[in-house]
Amino acid sequence: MMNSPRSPDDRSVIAFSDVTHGYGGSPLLHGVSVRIAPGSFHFLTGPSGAGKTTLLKLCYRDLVPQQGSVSVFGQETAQMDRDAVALLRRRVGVVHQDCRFLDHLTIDENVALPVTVSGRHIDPAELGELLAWVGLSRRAGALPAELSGGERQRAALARAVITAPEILIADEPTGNLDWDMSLRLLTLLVELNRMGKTILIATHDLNLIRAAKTQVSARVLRIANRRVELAGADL
Ligand SMILES: Nc1ncnc2c1ncn2[C@@H]1O[C@H](COP(=O)(O)OP(=O)(O)OP(=O)(O)O)[C@@H](O)[C@H]1O
Repeated sequence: MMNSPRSPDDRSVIAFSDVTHGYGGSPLLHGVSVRIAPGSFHFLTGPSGAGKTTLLKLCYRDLVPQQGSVSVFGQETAQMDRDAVALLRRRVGVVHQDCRFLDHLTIDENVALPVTVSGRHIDPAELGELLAWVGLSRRAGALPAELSGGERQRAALARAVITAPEILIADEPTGNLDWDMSLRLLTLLVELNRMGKTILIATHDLNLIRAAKTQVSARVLRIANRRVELAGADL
């Protein structure tokens, strides 16, 4: 898991090799090497401001590392051209921390957007199935402003998986949710993992991690002292 990402048997879908990154001043991440295996379930924890969102952004090439390399699906993100980045964005679904929507579009239109934005057709039955999966069938025609926090998070998850990504990244997906809604969202993430998707979730919520560990074999990565370590089983 934390070995060199360049070993011959490297099957990792995400590999950080000696990554250093920051925003001026001392770097947030220093000499970080991490590997994420396909089909695995990882949490990413660490104090507020430690660099969790930054690490996630490096994974979906919102950022490229200042030093070292990040490879996703075996390709170094810094070397990707526009087409490769577009393909990466389809293969990596992201639920952002603030899960923004286009306010004038209905929820089903927002969820379909990653497909329709490029002029592709969306099968209404498939869209309906996806909305049913996240429990939003009856809210399909609502506007984003009319949704509760839990409904917004589930809509954001549906939007993140509509392109059938192989990796799902979620940044504090249960940040503003009550415990029941957090568990409901966790169930959806576990289901995705059982379908074979690689899951990476940044969270502060240790109870969520404990709940997940009763359902899947989840590993916990912790950012501490500008490095990423594998947390022990004591969580
Ligand atoms: N674009 C940016 N320019 C300058 N500083 C930034 C930028 N993005 C993040 N930072 C700073 O980098 C630090 C780490 O931010 P990041 O969002 O990665 O942390 P985090 O661990 O996700 O925090 P939280 O748990 O509070 O969401 C913070 O101090 C933040 O203010």
